[in-house]
Amino acid sequence: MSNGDSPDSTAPLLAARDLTKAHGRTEALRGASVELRTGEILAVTGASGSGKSTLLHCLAGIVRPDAGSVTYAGQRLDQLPEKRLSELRRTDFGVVFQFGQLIPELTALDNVALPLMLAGSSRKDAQTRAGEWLERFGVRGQEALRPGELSGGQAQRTALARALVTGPKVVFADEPTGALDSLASEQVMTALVHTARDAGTAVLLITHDAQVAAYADREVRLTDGAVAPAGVTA
Ligand SMILES: Nc1ncnc2c1ncn2[C@@H]1O[C@H](COP(=O)(O)OP(=O)(O)OP(=O)(O)O)[C@@H](O)[C@H]1O
Repeated sequence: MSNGDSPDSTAPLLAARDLTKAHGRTEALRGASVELRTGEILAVTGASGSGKSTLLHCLAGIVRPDAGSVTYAGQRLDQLPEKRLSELRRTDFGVVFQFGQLIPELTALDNVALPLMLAGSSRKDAQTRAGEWLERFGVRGQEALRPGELSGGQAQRTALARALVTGPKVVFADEPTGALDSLASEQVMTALVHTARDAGTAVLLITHDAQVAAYADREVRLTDGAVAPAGVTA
């Protein structure tokens, strides 16, 4: 169906090709390639130290690879100047880490309102939208609490609301349930998957947990800094 004049709807939204990255003498990535399509939920699994977080950092434009390319919506992320890169991270990407990394001094509401205010919304508008998002993630009645007063699950759902409130195209989630029990983990994953599906947001999800990976559309496994061929699980 595609012709030379229309954009290629089958092109991946985000693609890493042959990435290498060393931390000192440790080669964290050794020729890793991976693709993420619009709206796709992709799980990246692999043993501890296999390079999952380093891959996520390269794809999210947080770290530059030593070699290889990262292409996002047709542009080479690994070659963008830092100013453009941080702008793009703010507008198009959301991130969630294992320990939500909410700002401890701010209430749950203000943590979620902050990215909207950084993008130019007034405090009042930002707080109204933040409240709606917290409600969506089942953090109701806790808006005025600070992160230290929230349960682990509530804090992670607040972190998800913060990552999604600006309507990013991609959410990068690095072990978002790693510190949670199985019930809280299920609630966090259900909230993430429902919201991402509704909004057409792609998710790159790093996890050790097969039950968490099962929420994804597809799984790739990293072994020693490279993606194992499909079907290889060792
Ligand atoms: N900042 C750093 N400095 C030095 N070595 C690092 C750094 N970050 C990662 N590494 C090393 O690079 C390798 C890959 O690390 P990475 O965190 O990407 O793996 P991972 O698969 O995410 O591991 P885990 O599941 O344990 O979080 C490991 O050997 C790690 O020790």
